[in-house]
Amino acid sequence: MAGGLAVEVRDLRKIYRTRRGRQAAVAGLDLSVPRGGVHGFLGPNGAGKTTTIRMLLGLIAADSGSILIFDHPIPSGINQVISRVGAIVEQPRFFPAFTGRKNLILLARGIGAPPSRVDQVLAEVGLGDRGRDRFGKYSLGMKQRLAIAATLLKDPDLLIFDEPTNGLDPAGIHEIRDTMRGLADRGKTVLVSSHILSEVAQIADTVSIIGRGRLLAEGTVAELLRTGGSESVRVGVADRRRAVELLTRAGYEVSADDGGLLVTSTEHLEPSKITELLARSGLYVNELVPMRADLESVFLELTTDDHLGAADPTGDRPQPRRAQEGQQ
Ligand SMILES: Nc1ncnc2c1ncn2[C@@H]1O[C@H](COP(=O)(O)OP(=O)(O)OP(=O)(O)O)[C@@H](O)[C@H]1O
Repeated sequence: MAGGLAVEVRDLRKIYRTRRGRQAAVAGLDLSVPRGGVHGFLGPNGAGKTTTIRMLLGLIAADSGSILIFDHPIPSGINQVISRVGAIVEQPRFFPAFTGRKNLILLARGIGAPPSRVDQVLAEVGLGDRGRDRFGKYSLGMKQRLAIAATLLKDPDLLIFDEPTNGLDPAGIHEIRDTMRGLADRGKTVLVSSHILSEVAQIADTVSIIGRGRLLAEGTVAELLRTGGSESVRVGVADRRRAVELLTRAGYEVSADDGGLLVTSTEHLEPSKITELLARSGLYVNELVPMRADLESVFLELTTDDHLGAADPTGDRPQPRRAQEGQQ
């Protein structure tokens, strides 16, 4: 993985003025996308992902803040980087009666890409043996992979995909994930937005979670899991009433859990301390299962209204949860 950042966004802001008033779509966003690898750009609907991506691509102007792509400022330096960036923001129009290959040949001609690239990009997205089928006969997943293939014609270093798995069935989602992972493994940087964490968590090297136009957390998936949420362990014991008493007195939060007890702590939880505590009072544990925080609950915890709080009238930005040490 090459060093440095592919995309660096600082204090980016965009307000839409509508008849119903002002809507802060992006409200002081920071974003750091490392070079190489898949970066998940995650947030609930309306968090500001599409607006941010449109600003990255120079399609709309920011109100303030800075954007660097491969160290070139956007939009002023966009001509220096545009050939290194491929994006799917809206569905490209392909002709249903033409084959996937023919569609790409027409497109390559239009953008001045060498026709020899067509077969290469079809192979890169796993459509090598389906290129001669009519586009109209493709599954949704194949159509989306053809759209990805189109972005690869110019052999860009950075791919930006806005919700590429939207509307796909599980098989289609799987295909797109494989395709994105494959691109990153070949050295590309893939920035992919989604409002469904699980759709990109498995393949993302790093993620940024945003809400209401601001960065809430960033880091690797493993780091976010470690820093997010509380830790808990499922405990099975014969005398549950006594166990609840002892554990609560020791400062744990305890709740009933399907015939056992769910013991939670906001601090690091050592299962052995729980067994020891109970054994000292003659209670022997017959089941002890550490419950891993799952990313979906970390995501939900971060993006609920409670965490986001009310809009800050001072315009000051709350500090995001930084899972990656040393990142500023
Ligand atoms: N052209 C527009 N005019 C007015 N408001 C807009 C416009 N585009 C987006 N918004 C508003 O800005 C906010 C951010 O929208 P945006 O589409 O960037 O979010 P998103 O994270 O991409 O969500 P989604 O996944 O639903 O597209 C939303 O409240 C949305 O209603």
